[in-house]
Amino acid sequence: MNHGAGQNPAAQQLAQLRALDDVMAIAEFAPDGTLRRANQHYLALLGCTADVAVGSHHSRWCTPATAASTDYAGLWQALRRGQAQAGPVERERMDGSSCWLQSTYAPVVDSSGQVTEVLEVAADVTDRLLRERADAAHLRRLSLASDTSDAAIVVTDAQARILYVNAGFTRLLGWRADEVAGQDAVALLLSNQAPVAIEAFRATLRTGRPVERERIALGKNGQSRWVKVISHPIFDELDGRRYTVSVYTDITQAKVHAALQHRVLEAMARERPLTEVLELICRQVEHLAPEVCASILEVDEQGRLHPLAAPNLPASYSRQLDGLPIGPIGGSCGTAAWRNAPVMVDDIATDPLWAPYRELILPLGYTGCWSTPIRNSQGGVLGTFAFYFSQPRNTASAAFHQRLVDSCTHLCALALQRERTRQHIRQLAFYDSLTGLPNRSLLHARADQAIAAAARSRETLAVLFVDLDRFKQVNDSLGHPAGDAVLRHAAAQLQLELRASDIAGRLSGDEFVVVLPQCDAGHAAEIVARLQALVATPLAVGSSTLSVTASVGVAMFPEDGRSMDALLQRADMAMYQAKTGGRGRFCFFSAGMNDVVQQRLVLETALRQAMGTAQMQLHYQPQIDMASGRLHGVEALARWTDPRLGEIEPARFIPLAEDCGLIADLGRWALREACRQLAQWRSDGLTVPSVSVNLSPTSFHDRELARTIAQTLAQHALAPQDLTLELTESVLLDANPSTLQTIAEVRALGVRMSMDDFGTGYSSLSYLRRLPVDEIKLDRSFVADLESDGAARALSNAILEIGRSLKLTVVAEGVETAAQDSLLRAQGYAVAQGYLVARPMAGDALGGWLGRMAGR
Ligand SMILES: Nc1nc2c(ncn2[C@@H]2O[C@H](COP(=O)(O)O[C@H]3[C@@H](O)[C@H](n4cnc5c(=O)[nH]c(N)nc54)O[C@@H]3COP(=O)(O)O)[C@@H](O)[C@H]2O)c(=O)[nH]1
Repeated sequence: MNHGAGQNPAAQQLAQLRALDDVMAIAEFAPDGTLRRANQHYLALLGCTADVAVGSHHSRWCTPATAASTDYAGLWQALRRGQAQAGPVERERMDGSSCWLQSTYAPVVDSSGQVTEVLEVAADVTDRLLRERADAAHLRRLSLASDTSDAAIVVTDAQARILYVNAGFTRLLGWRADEVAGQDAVALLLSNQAPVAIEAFRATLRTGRPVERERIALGKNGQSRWVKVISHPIFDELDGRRYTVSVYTDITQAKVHAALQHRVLEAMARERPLTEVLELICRQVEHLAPEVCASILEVDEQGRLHPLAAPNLPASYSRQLDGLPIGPIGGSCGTAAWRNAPVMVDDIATDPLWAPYRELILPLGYTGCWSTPIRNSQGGVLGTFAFYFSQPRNTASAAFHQRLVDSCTHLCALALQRERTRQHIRQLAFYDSLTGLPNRSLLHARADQAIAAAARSRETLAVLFVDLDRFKQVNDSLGHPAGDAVLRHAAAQLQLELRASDIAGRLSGDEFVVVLPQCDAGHAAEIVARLQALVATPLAVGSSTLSVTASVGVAMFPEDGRSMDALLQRADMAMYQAKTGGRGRFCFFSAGMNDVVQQRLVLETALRQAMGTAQMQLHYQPQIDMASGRLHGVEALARWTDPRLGEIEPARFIPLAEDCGLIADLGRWALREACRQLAQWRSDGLTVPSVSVNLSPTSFHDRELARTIAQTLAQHALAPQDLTLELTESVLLDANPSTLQTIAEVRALGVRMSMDDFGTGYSSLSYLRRLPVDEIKLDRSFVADLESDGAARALSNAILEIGRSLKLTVVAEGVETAAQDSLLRAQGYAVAQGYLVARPMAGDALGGWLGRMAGR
């Protein structure tokens, strides 16, 4: 307050005191504490009047406890010694209520140094003090609450100096509050941030807006945590200063999940290649934990390691790991895979597990390596996930690293299992499950590529169509497991001879295809011969040893066709041609084959349709007892009349039925039909002693044959000796072990056996010992030459003698002329069959023929 410039100092002082008196509460006490005077403010503060107050002792306005305290006594003693006192004091008003005064006690000293009075200047601070207390209590509660929070709370001043941290801060980052108080928060916690980012953060705070960001915060022991930091700039109106309250939330786990799982799963969902997915895992991990270098290895079924991803390890190092075996001393990864347990090596230089490999890794600066097995759902080891460390591993980061490892191994397992499932599906879709060779689809795709390449480079290429001979017989007689073994053997043998660029595949059944790029006809012929020799290598199947031959057809690019379809079709034709010429042969495609194959295809289709229809019939050719002229029996001979193709000779359709797998059906049909006809004749009153049915060797592969025959005979009330089965000696060349067994079972029924075409085979005599028959039939080629060829006569005579000595019926076939008939009779033949007697005839014609014969 200015009372004018012209006043003297005393007047000025008086004016100031008046002014003070106007606004302050002032009281004058005697040195003993008795109130001498008090202004209105003072009296109002204490709620009393001057007449009551003056003369009262100062302690009257103190709480009893204060008045009785030694501090209070000490106050007055100090004042009496001339020492001023100041501070907040609690006083009691006249009405008993409490108030707080900010009091200054000033002793007044006279010239002799004696305290003559004590002045008290007081201000009522009750409201402020109560507010401050409430604020303190509030802060205490806030502090309690903030300490229980998991989040770290940091309060910094405008210079980023740390003023407050809660207990959550210590838990998250390791420092106690007293260790960080006053420190620069940015330097302490975010030293890994770029200066630009820090400046941008500060600039935003200066605008008064909160800043939210995700960062790696570095802890006391160097451990890093991913944190979400929300910083609020605060302006305190009381002290006019700016503060920043930052809340750090630990999002490491969430970050790991988000960063790894989200991105990796997304990559998988987008069908990214395996290595790309695994590299992504490595990179994400290295981003989250820059102190590690990640590596993923696969363990194959032979227990060998193969690098899959290690984007920050030198490729030369990864290459050296390729193919290393897992084992008890296999570095971190090989050992982890071997043990199926994590292996943590902190000092590669000294750890014995690394003895064989440490020279590979130490020069790269890595000193430690953690490796964890990647397991499939059954617990088997698919691979390993490893962290390499170039600095001593920080134990404080162990938990974080472990979380990363857990997430990564889980994701790696998903990716690897997915890849294996994918490979399995691909294998199923494109590879033959039995032989492992490419199937038709893959074969075509690869062959198309090879043909396109051959066309570009103007080179020749060979397509081989490989068909196993008599494979069906192996399957029928030895069973499917044996057939499978033969196919696997053939597939494996085929591959032995092939170059990397050659393509081998299985089309179906016993059909294989080989494509030979950069191969001319001469070279193809050499390879085919070698392949055939390899396929024919003997194979032990159970107690048998099989040697399966292969017939091969060859078509050449470009002259035989320019597409795989065309080349394959022509190689197929050539293969049929090879088969026609005998088994185990090979043939190159030639233009003329097309027609032959087309005709064969037409015939095969027609035959399949004819089976079981009236197109197929049996005719019967009589055999007569030469002495009596009576009927000895009849031979059933199949006849096929196609509505379009007309009559087709058995010499054409029987081998075809053999080739296309219909011969066994035909045999069963002929058996049933011949027995039915015999029973029919007998019920018609005809005397037909027996019927002979031709059976191919293949029919004897049927282990049910004896049962079928027995049922058929029973069905028509026929005796076993009413039936004769005609076999050719080729039945003895049949490697099938069940053939002789079936023949024995049929013979055991009492069914008679006849050896057809006797004398034409080279082992005629020896097989009679092995194959007991009841009858032999002199081949008609001998009969045809009887009149002109002395050797034929000698042979027919010898055969008759063999028959006699073995007590076999000997039937002369193909007797066409009376001269032949006479010669045979002269030699002593008992039974004749031939056009001279009768041509084969329909079943219902036999009655008429028999009648005519009887009338002669
Ligand atoms: N597995 C089966 N084979 C069968 C069946 N039906 C016939 N065949 C075999 O086919 C070959 C040819 O038979 P086919 O054309 O019927 O010829 C037979 C007779 O017609 C013929 N024959 C009879 N007498 C004479 C004659 O005086 N001269 C002459 N040129 N040919 C004559 O011989 C054939 C009978 O021969 P075979 O069987 O050896 O007794 C033939 O090999 C048949 O076996 C069948 O159902 N299943």
